[in-house]
Order: sequence, then structure tokens, then C-alpha cells
Amino acid sequence: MIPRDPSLESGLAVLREGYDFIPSRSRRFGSDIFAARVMGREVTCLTGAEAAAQFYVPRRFTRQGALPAPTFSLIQDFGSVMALDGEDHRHRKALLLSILAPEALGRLPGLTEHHWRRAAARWAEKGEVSLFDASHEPLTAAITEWAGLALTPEEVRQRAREFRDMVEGTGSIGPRNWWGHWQRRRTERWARGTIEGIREGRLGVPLGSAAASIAAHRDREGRLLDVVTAGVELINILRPTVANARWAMFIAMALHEHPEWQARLAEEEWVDPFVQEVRRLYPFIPFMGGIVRQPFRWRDHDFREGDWVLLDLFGTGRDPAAWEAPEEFRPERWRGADWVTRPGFVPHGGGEHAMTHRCPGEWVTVEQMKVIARLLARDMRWDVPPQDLSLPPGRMPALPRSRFRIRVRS
Ligand code: HEM
Repeated sequence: MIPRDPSLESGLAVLREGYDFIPSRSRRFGSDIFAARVMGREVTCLTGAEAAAQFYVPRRFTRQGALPAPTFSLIQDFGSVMALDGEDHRHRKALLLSILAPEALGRLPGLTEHHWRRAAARWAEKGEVSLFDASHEPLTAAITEWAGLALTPEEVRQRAREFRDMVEGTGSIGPRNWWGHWQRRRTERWARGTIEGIREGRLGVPLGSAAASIAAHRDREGRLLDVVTAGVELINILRPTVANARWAMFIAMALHEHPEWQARLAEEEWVDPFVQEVRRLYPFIPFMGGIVRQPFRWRDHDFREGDWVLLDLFGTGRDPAAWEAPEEFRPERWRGADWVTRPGFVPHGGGEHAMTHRCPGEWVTVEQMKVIARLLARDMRWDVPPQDLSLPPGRMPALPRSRFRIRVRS
């Protein structure tokens, strides 16, 4: 028998404790698996590298019904790759991986640097900005240009706001979530219009660009994706890239909290280890849900078809069985290590990208983080005025109370 959270209903505890919900109970029960009741549903909670390996066995879980609908529709949405299973998933995922694979990124790092530098010059004029809020604009400019879309500066600002509000709405109930949905409707109209414009030849996009590939993609029966679905997949490339604003903020926070790394990042060999350690230790997606499709047994527990499971992504990065001194910020641990296959490293999901629901945008994130780490450590002069940098555990996705304000000097 696995341990059970004694509360009759833990939904509110999930919202209140957020990132700590699974890790704190797992420590208390001395177990990497326990049962709870959340929103009136039985759920099995898992944490740690061994649990993650089980969760990411290909085809074992579906994402359909695995997250509350108001969250799912802001993360990926119905009709998207995340809602697919089996061969349909593999086929759609191949499209995304062909667009987002490391060798396909091409100009994206250069565009990220270009738009970040231009934005940083504006931040210097303002004096003090929330790095979290301010980063959304250059990231939107970079990804839309890379995807083949020509947006005016006003459109970039508008899309940046919408993408930010959608991501901020994911982990909450109430006004933040409703606002995210309101914004989503505007973005969807725009994305549908974009796909139609490309298909009708009104909107010129470079051949082979992400927007062109999505507009032309055909399903396994050879049919063009319907306009709504193609629009959803376009948004699903743009919005999560803009969400890298959160990683940008955490890079700056890590430099602020571990200032010795500012100088060490002058050496290129440390840039990759540094960003991997930021991804391991700073909180982004707290957990991921799955519904069992293929029954299995683990830790003497039967996972039956239809069972709901939550895997602790955040806590798995701090699993003491998988990481030495897990709470310490030690980029050194990444020297010579392969982040793609490192057990227990699941900030973007786990397993083989093509075979599981692991994030196809992981290389986009890593490459953009490296660009931003170099700029923040080597080229920009900035400091951190006094502010409340604490991270309320129930705020998902995580955000310091002050939204991380910096003063840019040049
Ligand atoms: C901002 C940082 C990001 C984080 C923290 C993140 C995290 C994740 C996570 C945890 C998953 C789900 C894994 C699972 O279901 O088990 C996921 C899936 C996904 N991500 Fe990301 N991601 C990020 C950036 C990106 C980027 C830049 C893109 C695209 C350019 C992207 C596109 C997707 C897509 C399409 C899926 C669904 C894949 C599938 O169902 O097969 N993400 N991401």
C-alpha cells in the first residue's frame, strides 16, 4: 500500500503550496509515491528520477483529461500535439521537431541577441525595469521574425502582452486565468487570420519558415490541418518561446545570487553548464499530469487504465537520490554531462523527444538562454535595487513579488 495524504480534499493545498505540494508530502511520508484526492479525483503523486523514468515510458500516458481544462487550454490547447496520442502524436510531433530541432534554429540565436540589445538600450533610458515584464517584447520580436512573420512594433507589443498573460494564467483559478483566456481569444483570431493569409497567398512568408511549414502541414490522411488547429500550433511555437522571459529573469537572479558566475561566464565553456543549472534549480512548471493508457506496476502499486497521475517536475530536479548536494547551485556538475539524457532532469519533461510528450522547444530555450546569459554577464551593466525577491510557493508559474526589477546602466 502506498502512503495516502490524510486530507479528504487537497485541491486548495495544491494551489496554496504549489511547487512544495508533492515534495513536502513525499519527504513527510518517506516515499516517492503517494495517493491524494484533488478536485474530487483520486490522484497518484510521483517524484524523483526513478518515477520520472516510469512516467516517460513511451505511450504509457495520455495528456487528455490530465490537467484541469482551464490550465490545459492555456498551456497547449485542445487539438494541439499535446492532446494527441500514438501515431497521430508521432506524426504531428515530427513536424514540430523538424521546425525546432537544434540544426533548424538557424538565425534564432542571432535574432534573439539583436532584439535583446535594442530593448536593453531602451531599458537603459528608462533606468529601472522589471526584467521579467520587459523581456517579453524582444523575445516576441525574435521568434515572430524567425517564424517568417512581419509584425509592426505595435503588433509585437500586443502579442507580447497576450503571450505573457496566457502563460501567467496557467497555474491559477480566478481572474488571472480568465484574463489569460480573454487574451487567448484575441491571439487565436490573429493566428487563424495569419494561417488563412498564408494559404491564400495574401501574406508572404519565406519558404521553409515555421509559419509556412505549419500552414502547409498535412495530417496522416493527407488533409491540410484545419485553420483552428494550425493556428493553435502556430501559437504553440510562439507563446512558449516568449515564456523564456521567465528563464531570462532566473538567469539574472542566479547571477545576482551567485555573483562569482558573472566573471566565470566570460569563458564560453561555462555558459552551457550555467544555464542547465538554472533550469534544474529555478522553478518553472511545477508538475505534469498524465492519465494511464497502458497499465503497469511500480513500487508494488498497480497503475490501472484511466488512473490520474501527477509527476513532480520541479522536485525531481532536487531529488537527493539523483543529485549530489541538490539544493546547491553548482554549474560544475554539468561539465561533460549530456542534459538530454541526464536522469532526473525534467524541467521540460523527459524521455526521447520524438516518442514522448517532452517539450520539442527545449533546444530553443537552451540556445536563447545561452544568448541571454552571455549578454547579461558580459555586455550589459546592470544592478538590482533593493526589493522583495522571495518566491511565494503557491504562485505558479513562479514569480518574485517584485517581478525582478533591475537598473540598466548601459
Ligand atoms: C519557456 C520554457 C519552456 C518550458 C518550461 C517548457 C516545458 C514544457 C513541458 C513541461 C512540457 C510537457 C511535457 C509533458 O507533457 O510531459 C512541454 C511540452 C511542449 N512544449 Fe514546452 N517548454 C518551454 C518552451 C517551449 C518552447 C520554446 C516551445 C516551442 C518553440 C515549446 C513547445 C512545446 C510543445 C509543442 C509541447 C507539447 C509536446 C507534446 O505534447 O509532444 N515549449 N513543454
